[in-house]
Amino acid sequence: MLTVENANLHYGAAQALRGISLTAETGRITCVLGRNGVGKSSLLRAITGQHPLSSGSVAFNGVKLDGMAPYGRAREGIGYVPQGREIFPLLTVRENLESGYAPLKRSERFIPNEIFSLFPVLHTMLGRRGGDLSGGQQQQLAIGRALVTRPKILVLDEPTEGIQPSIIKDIGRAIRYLRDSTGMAILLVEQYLDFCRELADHVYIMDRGSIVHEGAAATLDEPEARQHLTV
Ligand SMILES: Nc1ncnc2c1ncn2[C@@H]1O[C@H](COP(=O)(O)OP(=O)(O)OP(=O)(O)O)[C@@H](O)[C@H]1O
Repeated sequence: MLTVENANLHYGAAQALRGISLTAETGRITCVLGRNGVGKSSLLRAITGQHPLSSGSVAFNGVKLDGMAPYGRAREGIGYVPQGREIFPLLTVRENLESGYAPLKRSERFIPNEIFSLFPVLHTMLGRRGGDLSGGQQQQLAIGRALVTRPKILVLDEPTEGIQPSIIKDIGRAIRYLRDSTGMAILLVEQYLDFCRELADHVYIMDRGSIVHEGAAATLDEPEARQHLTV
């Protein structure tokens, strides 16, 4: 289980996270909803070690992650799919997937077949450059690269952003499969309410750096959620 406790994060004098506490449990999909600029990416950067917290703490399965570098967190089992995918455009699909080897022991340095079962297009495009893929295919590649690291929790930053509906469905199916078959914890941040409602077990809503609502996805009040998502 991932636990964030009373997290505060600043960019200079500007405060992006204000006392955030949340948990993401094993075998469950936890979704953090919020509109642009409320601090969702900052939260994930704090969890993955891309940006330090000013105060508060992050722990995973009882291990405190504060002060640990991103690669150390990857070794602890945190897989990250960043906003905008951040794949390497000039490297092939295979090389992009292999870039996930860094935190692995030598014996684990192979691409699990499961990734190609989830996203067959990656197999057919192994020799193509990442930059030649469509946005949706790049998103699948970014998820595949995170899965290469054998994560215990998959952390996704707006996986539906700018992606066509058919691929959004494939990504939703893949996330559900990962929860059900591997018991992985999934934490995703989103602005797309319907995707979140269909997929999530537990939902948090963020506004201006704070959690303003928390509850089971099944009991989410849609009008209230939409209110927080409109500017
Ligand atoms: N590197 C940075 N330096 C200064 N301010 C930043 C930086 N990154 C983000 N911010 C500010 O912090 C606040 C939260 O940004 P963040 O990217 O976490 O929000 P978000 O909810 O993920 O939004 P989006 O969906 O647009 O990514 C915003 O006001 C943003 O302008």
